[in-house]
Amino acid sequence: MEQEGPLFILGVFFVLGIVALTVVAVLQNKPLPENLKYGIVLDAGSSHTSVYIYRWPAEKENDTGVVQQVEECKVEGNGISSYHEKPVEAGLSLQACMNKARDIIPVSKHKETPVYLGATAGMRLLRLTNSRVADEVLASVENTLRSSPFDFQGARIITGQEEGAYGWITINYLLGNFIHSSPWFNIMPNSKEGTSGALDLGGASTQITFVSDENIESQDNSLRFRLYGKSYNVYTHSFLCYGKDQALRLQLANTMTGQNITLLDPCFNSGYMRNVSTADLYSSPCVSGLRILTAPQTIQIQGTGNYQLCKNKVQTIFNVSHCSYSRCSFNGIFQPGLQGEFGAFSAFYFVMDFLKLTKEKVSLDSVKDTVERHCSKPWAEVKRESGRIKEKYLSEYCFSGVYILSLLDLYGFNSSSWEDITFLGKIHGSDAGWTLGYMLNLTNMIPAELPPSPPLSHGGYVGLMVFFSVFLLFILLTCWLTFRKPKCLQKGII
Ligand SMILES: Nc1ccn([C@@H]2O[C@H](COP(=O)(O)OP(=O)(O)OP(=O)(O)O)[C@@H](O)[C@H]2O)c(=O)n1
Ligand SMILES: [Ca+2]
Repeated sequence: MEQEGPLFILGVFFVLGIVALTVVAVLQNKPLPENLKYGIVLDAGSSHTSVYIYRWPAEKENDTGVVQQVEECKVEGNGISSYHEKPVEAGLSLQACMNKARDIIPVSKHKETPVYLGATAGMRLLRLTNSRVADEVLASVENTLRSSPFDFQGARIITGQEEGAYGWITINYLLGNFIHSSPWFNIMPNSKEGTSGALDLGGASTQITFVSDENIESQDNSLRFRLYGKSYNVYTHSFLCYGKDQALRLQLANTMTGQNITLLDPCFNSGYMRNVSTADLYSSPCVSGLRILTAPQTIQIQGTGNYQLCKNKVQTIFNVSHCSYSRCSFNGIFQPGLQGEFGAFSAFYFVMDFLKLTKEKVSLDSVKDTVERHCSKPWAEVKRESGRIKEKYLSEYCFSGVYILSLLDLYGFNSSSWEDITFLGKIHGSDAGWTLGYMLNLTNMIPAELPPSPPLSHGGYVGLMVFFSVFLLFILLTCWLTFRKPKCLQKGII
């Protein structure tokens, strides 16, 4: 009994020591209160402008998947390129959304919040038509953004290559495809985990971007990235004039005649009518070469709603007769074989979402059936069923559905690879699109090499500490029971 006293006290101290060690470990490694940073990107698209506000914890800047979209403010009216006759008003149109950003971002962060504006295909086309006016529009939006309380970083027309690349970065960042397990637990550090290709369908251009193991035969389509310690060989192409709205113009221009005032169009639902000014139709550089000088000033489109005839008509806008590479998608543009999964967003998503084809994987045949059924519906029925949707969008879903099927077919998607496409609007609350990737790149938030990080997460560290403490306690108890058997146990044995 005299010998057990000091041993018992030693045991108590040992237990106290373990408890103290665990408490210190937990407190010392408690995450610091979050210091949040903000960033704003304006997506000045051909059909509309959206202001995106992003937020992320400053300490985790170089981690993947930490930047979140907190707001998307849709600017009233059309895209900035539509202000070509009154450039000054382009800047004014942004004011309401910039005021909203002021309200959302805490005042103390305004000065340090970067603002970027990237204009896409609408402005690329305006620059082709009249570069002076395009500069005036840019100067106007720049004025508005400079007068905001934020840290204005520039307004520019991004290239189609950038648009494709940043869209690809955005979706793979949001899907968590860049960083995987901690290097300590990565059994196969050289294994190549998959990335997802990106398909973006805008109003004036469309982009296809994916990792390819093949030789990229044309330099313009080749991107090489090193992100988080891994190299990526990426194929990208942006087809100017093959966004949904410009493709529709091309399709109309291809069937224009010199005389007829009415144009029967199988890509619109029967009973639908629309007047089109030919001056407006030919104002785009995408179709100006197709101008028929004798065309009437205004034509009236009358829908006939026929999927097969629409498909035949849509196919006339693609040129598949020449290719100077080993393989091409269309218009003589090189494209390697499709590889991996694909995320399809913007109009790919809007149209498929309208047709209720995004929730689960639907076979290519059922998609074709659905588009065919939609095209054959009379316009009155379409309006009755979906009257809330903007008439411009609603009236074009038959054309858009057929266009998307034709485009994806030319990219090489067939019945089996169709299953590799996911139509997505948002990923974990952030919109799929080029803006996030653009900001991540300009704020240097994607490191080329894997940033040094503790091998264990905070939770993992605390968990291990507790586990080993309990383990030590167990050993101590076992030793004590083995070498200094308490009386009660000794009795039991005898
Ligand atoms: N609910 C919606 C929203 C948009 N659209 C159409 O989808 C197309 C693409 O829209 P968006 O991705 O916003 O194009 P932009 O970014 O404006 O164009 P771009 O990228 O070519 O500059 C446009 O024709 C638009 O009319 C649609 O059909 N349904
Ligand atoms: Ca766009």
